Amino acid sequence: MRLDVVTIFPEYLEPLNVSLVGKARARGQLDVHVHDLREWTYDRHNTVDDTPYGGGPGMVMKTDPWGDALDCVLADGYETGSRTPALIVPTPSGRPFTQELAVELSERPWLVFTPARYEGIDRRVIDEYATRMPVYEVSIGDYVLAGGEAAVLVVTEAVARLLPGVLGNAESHRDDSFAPGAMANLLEGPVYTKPPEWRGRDIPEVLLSGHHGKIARWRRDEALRRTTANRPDLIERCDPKAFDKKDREM
Ligand SMILES: N#Cc1c(-c2ccc3ccn(Cc4ccncc4)c3c2)n[nH]c1N
Repeated sequence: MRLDVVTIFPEYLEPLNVSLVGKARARGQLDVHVHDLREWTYDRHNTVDDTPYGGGPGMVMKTDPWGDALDCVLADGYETGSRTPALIVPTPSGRPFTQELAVELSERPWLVFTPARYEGIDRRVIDEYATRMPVYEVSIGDYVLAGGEAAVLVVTEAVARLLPGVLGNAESHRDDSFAPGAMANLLEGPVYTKPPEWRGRDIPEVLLSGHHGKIARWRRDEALRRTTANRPDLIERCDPKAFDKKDREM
């Protein structure tokens, strides 16, 4: 997978050099290119913004720097063999970024991120590129950030961990919160590791029993408990038949 990011804060994307994404890059599983939008400005002040038509607070990011940058990034990708890009536009007014969308994006060969600042990008830029490729306008949550770079880090990590061979244990996806299957739409339950006793706190006995069926049922029940407490909205999405089937297997 190729990822391109166009931003006025390239240093914000330094975390893409470390940990899971950094290792995937080093192994050649991810090809990440971060571009400074100001390279496509030609005035003394490297201007990327201007006042909004119709008035109102703040500034709007100008068309030309984005158009020149995206044309250049796309041309480079095509020249080096990448195909079927998708534009990923972080925005507070976007569709919620979910695990389901992460799976969809992880199946694409090339993502081009356009994290904006100020009040956002002149709409005509998005409309222009929507004539050439799928555009995903996404929001990472119901709160307001000052720009889209944090969303690029979130989306990139959620997508990268789904790529084949990136997560050491392929099974790790199975019990992800929100992953498909009997635990679908359930939050993960608590996890424990050695030592067996810590500051007077023991490990739940069932986890030491070696009885895989009982352990699976306990984990499912804990997930249900946490989901009911923290995300009751997810409970109605659960498929009770999946539990019956799972109980028969346990
Ligand atoms: N994804 C995502 C986001 C953002 C977000 C993303 C991109 C930009 C670009 C500019 N801003 C600042 C701004 C613009 C308009 N209204 C309010 C704030 C952004 C915010 N905020 N909250 C989220 N969940």
